[in-house]
Amino acid sequence: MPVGDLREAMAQFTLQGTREPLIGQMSHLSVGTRVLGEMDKPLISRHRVDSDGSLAEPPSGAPKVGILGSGDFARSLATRLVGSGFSVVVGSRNPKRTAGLFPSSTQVTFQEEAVRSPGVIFVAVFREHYSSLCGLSDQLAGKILVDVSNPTEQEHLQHRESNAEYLASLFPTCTVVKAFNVISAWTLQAGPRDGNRQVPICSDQPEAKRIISEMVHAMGFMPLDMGSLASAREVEAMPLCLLPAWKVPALLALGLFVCFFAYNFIRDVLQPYVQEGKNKFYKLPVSVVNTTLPCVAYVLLSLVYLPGVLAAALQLQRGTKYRRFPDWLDHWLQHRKQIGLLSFFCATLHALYSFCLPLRRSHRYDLVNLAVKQVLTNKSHIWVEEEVWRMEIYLSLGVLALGTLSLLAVTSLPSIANSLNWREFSFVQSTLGFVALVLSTLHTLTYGWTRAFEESRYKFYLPPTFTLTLLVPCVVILAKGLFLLRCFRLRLAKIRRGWEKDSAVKFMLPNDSILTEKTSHV
Ligand SMILES: NC(=O)C1=CN([C@@H]2O[C@H](COP(=O)(O)OP(=O)(O)OC[C@H]3O[C@@H](n4cnc5c(N)ncnc54)[C@H](OP(=O)(O)O)[C@@H]3O)[C@@H](O)[C@H]2O)C=CC1
Ligand SMILES: [Fe+3]
Repeated sequence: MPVGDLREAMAQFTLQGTREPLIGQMSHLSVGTRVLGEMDKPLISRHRVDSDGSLAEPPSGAPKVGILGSGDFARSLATRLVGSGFSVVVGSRNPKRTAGLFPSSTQVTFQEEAVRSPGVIFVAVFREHYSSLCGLSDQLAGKILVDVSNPTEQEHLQHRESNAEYLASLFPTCTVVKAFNVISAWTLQAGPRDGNRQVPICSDQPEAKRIISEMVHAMGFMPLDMGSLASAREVEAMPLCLLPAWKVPALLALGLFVCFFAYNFIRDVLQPYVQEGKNKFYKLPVSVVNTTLPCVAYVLLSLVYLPGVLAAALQLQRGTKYRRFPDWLDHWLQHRKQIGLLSFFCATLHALYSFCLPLRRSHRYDLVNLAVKQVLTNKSHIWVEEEVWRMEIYLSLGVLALGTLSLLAVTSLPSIANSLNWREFSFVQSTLGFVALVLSTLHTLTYGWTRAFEESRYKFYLPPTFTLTLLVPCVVILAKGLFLLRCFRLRLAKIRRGWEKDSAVKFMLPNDSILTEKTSHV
């Protein structure tokens, strides 16, 4: 179909007033907008362009879209719509005041006038003002209303029905579509970017949903069908979420930090103060933090691999992979990436803090005092070979562990992960990740050296912190080693290829009773 004919069809559609024919015509628009979307650029380039990059005048016969409201969102929406080849008419309570803020090709007029001809009208107004639009009911009858609104967290809790459902209840003769609420005015104006392209859409009217989906496409975004208008509440909750996948991992990291910080505070600051009268509170900002961070990083890293070990143990015990894991284990498995990245973050901070340790004034005083002590006791050359080696190996293992962890972090970026095949990704995340855990364990062990066996290290009878951190990682490493044993390895491999310990073969008998034959493969 030539583009000219399509434009004509779309222009006709915009003049429709009643519901039934409107829906019929809308399919023309949907096809038309798709074609327009695909031919977006050539269409635009043939027309005069404003200084802000939007069209100074819409292409003749461009489908007409209405916007109610002249705020931030309405302005960005108008700019993007005009740039995508639509003709836009804005309905304002005070068009004189707002006209200058829109692209010059946009028609800014009174609300009654603006809603007269377009079949699709965006309601860029806050929920509390929906009722002020009720006077337009007659003109709006049979049209598609696009609800773009976002409730505040309080409003979301307060109202049982979504904003879109509320709008639909105020305008029963209209078809309400929920869309664009997840896109900020800024994104709309700047244009779609990689990470923020999806536009969830829902409506009770599939045809209307399809038309808006085509518009979303034409504007450079990706429509995501969320079903009926009953899903609007869920769609409206989306922008209210604050990094949902990170909540539990971040709380876990914070919890571990608080616990280890308190433990180190008791051992390194409180104990010398109470038992020896020494004021070591200066250690709180750097030293205690730097003793805490590696503990958190190390335990978090082991918690990335622990759920895999538990899942394997569960599969071995059940003798099948076809039974669901408990919910907590399922969630844990899904959050491994975030836990791993937080571990990397803490390890990096630990490295930076360690670099800063010699810069502290307290460290310089300690060095000078040690030198003076040496002079006074007439010692000229202090060199403990074992300590020197311990430190060299300890530092080297730490650097290697951090380097391996950074590889894991880099490959978890979507752009890098997408460039790896499944085997490469699994090698980096699983094998190299485990190597990082082993290197971190060796780093911790060389740090601890013989300290776990020295009585003076047990302050307030509390064991050194590193001994506590070793607990979970050692369990993970031992379990991983155990699964490498031939008997476990082969059985696990068989289970993961679909083998089951007890498989039930069921036969349907003519009288509908079921005969189950148990076959054991053990
Ligand atoms: N800003 C953003 O980034 C985003 C906004 N949204 C949603 O878009 C909608 C508009 O937001 P935004 O543009 O930021 O808000 P603004 O306050 O900037 O604009 C709201 C507009 O509503 C119009 N309006 C119509 N009737 C009334 C009334 N009775 N009282 C007051 N104003 C009225 C006004 O236009 P006039 O005076 O010309 O009639 C006003 O400009 C909201 O529902 C919001 O949740 C959604 C996603 C992102
Ligand atoms: Fe360290």
